[in-house]
Amino acid sequence: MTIHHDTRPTLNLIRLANGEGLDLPAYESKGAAGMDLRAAVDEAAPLTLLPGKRALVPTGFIFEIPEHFEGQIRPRSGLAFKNGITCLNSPGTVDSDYRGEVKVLLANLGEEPFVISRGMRIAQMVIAPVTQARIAEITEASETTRGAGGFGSTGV
Ligand SMILES: O=c1ccn([C@H]2C[C@H](O)[C@@H](COP(=O)(O)OP(=O)(O)OP(=O)(O)O)O2)c(=O)[nH]1
Ligand SMILES: [Mg+2]
Repeated sequence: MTIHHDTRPTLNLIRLANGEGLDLPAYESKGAAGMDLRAAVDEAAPLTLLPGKRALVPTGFIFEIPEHFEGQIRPRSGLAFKNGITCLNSPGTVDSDYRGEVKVLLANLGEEPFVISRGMRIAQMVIAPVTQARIAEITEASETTRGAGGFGSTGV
């Protein structure tokens, strides 16, 4: 008999008043990298995002991202392709010590107004490991073959 231990980190969610009745963020397929986030806008007042505009859309939850991880908020490709909807600060960063409501900064790069209704899956969040570096100031950079070459220095 094989015993499979669940080694996944736990993501604790705290539902806020505006998240009442919303489905939990969820992975929509077995191997999905991101869990879809839903819009916690007022049922009676959908949000219309005009072309060229941006809006901070609430998710209705506080996420306790486990220590040594981050939440990366990314656009959904379907909304981006069909409607020009993206996350302006993509990938958005949710820190493990953040205890406010997670919000999604959507921008409409399309040509039509886009209506965001309550419960709509507006973006996805990937939980990713984070390494914090020790920061040390030094006076000279070590030598390498590349040196200061960058920004296309190796050709296209
Ligand atoms: O798309 C996002 C990006 C950020 N945040 C929250 C969680 C994150 O931990 C906090 C701060 O984000 P960030 O560090 O990107 O913003 P900042 O402009 O540097 O603000 P701060 O000075 O608060 O760090 O805001 C979101 O809810 N959604
Ligand atoms: Mg910051």
